[in-house]
Amino acid sequence: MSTAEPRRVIATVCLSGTLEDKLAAAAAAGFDGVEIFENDLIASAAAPAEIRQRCADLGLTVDLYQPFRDFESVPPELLRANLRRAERKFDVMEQLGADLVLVCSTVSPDAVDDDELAAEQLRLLAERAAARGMRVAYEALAWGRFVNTYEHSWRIVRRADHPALGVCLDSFHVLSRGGDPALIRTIPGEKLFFLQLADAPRLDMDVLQWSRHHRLFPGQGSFDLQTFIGNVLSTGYAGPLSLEVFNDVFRQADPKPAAVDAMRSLRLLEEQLGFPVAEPAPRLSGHAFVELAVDRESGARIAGTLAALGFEATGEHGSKPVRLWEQGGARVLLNAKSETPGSAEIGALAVESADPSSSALRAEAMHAPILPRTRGPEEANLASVAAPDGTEVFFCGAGSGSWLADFAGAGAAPVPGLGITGIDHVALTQPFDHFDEATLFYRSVTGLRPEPIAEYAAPFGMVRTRGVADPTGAVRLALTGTLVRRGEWAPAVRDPQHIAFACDHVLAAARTLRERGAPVLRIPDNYYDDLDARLDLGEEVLAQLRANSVLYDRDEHGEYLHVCTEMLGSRIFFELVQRIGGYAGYGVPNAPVRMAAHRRQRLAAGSG
Ligand SMILES: O=C(O)c1ccc(O)c(O)c1
Ligand SMILES: [Mg+2]
Repeated sequence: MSTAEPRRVIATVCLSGTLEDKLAAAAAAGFDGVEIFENDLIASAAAPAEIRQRCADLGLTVDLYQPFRDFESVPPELLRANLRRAERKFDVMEQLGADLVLVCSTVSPDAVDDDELAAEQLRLLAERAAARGMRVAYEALAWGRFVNTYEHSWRIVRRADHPALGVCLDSFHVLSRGGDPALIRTIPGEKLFFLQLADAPRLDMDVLQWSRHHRLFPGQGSFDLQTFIGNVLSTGYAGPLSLEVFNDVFRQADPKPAAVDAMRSLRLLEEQLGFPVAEPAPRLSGHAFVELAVDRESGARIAGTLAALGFEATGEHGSKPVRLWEQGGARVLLNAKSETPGSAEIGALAVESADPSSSALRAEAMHAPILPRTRGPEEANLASVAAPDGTEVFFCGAGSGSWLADFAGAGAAPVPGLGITGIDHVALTQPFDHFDEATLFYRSVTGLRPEPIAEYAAPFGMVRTRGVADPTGAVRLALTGTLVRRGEWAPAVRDPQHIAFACDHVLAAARTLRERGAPVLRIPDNYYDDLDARLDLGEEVLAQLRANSVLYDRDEHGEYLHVCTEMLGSRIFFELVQRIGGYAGYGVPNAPVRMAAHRRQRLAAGSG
């Protein structure tokens, strides 16, 4: 497709803070311009001319002033007032250096259902704008009183027939109503004055509420924006790609990273549209290792549990207090760098890439924060980036040969252990503000594909889990987060992370663990009684699961057996999982039972 880079614009309504905060964040993330939302300007103490200067200093253009509401289809006395209001806004735009105003379709009770009148009045407005060197973009709000489809807004613009009047297309208003974007091709490109982009999750709710609270940046929701924009570009539209996302979370999030998240979404979208952005993400073939940051206390407990799980300590890092534990293809690094008693969390995860340096270049092109390397002179040169939750993500060569050399004594044949063959997935709890950002991060930076979201009621709140995985399932991350921001009620086990090891025979492994006195998480009888009622697994199987605290799930592909350890430090536990016949999930239906069990374990240990 086209190779000229599109202009990248963001509406100030996407970001949190004052207008000044928003402009600074947009510029820092590399945007070319902004849509200034009227309320942001009104609340600012800076005169429009000062805002214009501020934007110029930051390298931003003011591409749109918006919105001008409830203008058209009104009785004559209201028209007079509306034209007067428009002239005052044109004054503001003149000072701002903006030459395009967005007029959204009326929701006014005073308006009448009359296309002829709407066209006539919008033509008057366009004449006034043109006299001042300005233009008007008419946008059909999905909840507009009479005009709520883009086809209708285009009919009115065509009827008004003025060169200073065109259409503003907003992907949300079109796709939320299930509109057919193919008809966009019938609009001449020069009559498309502006393009606003937003994604959204599929929600069955009032479209205004959906739009004002739940819009997402492209790639974070489920709209087919690629087809939508493809239609727009095929008209010859050469204006900016502008993000307009009303979202409760982004509105209260730090605007700097939120703007970077927005930019990343645009880069991924450009790539999907065929613009040159970055090398494609190299194929990922597995988890190389997971590094846990521990202190002496949690480190001892975790090391003991790894030993009980059949892991062997196979190496010691040359220059850091890091020990390597291995079994099959599973590798865990214990880094004793924490100074908080009992603290244990995932500090880093490493994936095997077919081309680690291309992975790093792509990460950089996708605006991932590249982390400084803290290696000694002889040590492996691994590229790493920071995920939105702070986890360090490394790209290693397949086979992991290079970094293993950093560990003295590494390469010793692991003991047969418990049939653990590798890391099945890493489960990361996402801070509330970063859930959608995290999905997009892994998708754009590493090429992992988002899986459907599962939402469920858990002991400490409504929770959602979304996997991101490579097409073969060799690399899987399970991202979990809450649906509403956490309150003060904060049991110690509320944000656990875990490593799930793939195991050939979970029931046998669980039995051995019990014999070894390993800290297996006790699952209550009520769970097994319910399992029996729901799935009729047979007495023998059920008894085995129950006796060994093994959890069970099935989907249309197969079955899943999993067993968890107790919490081994502030946030960490391990899980052994067995996928039978292509089971594709993460045992999500069992998560609330597991969370309650961890809470009981913590209370019994006197640590809530
Ligand atoms: O929700 C609104 O009112 C609103 C305003 C301006 C827009 O461009 C839009 O898409 C929605
Ligand atoms: Mg809009």
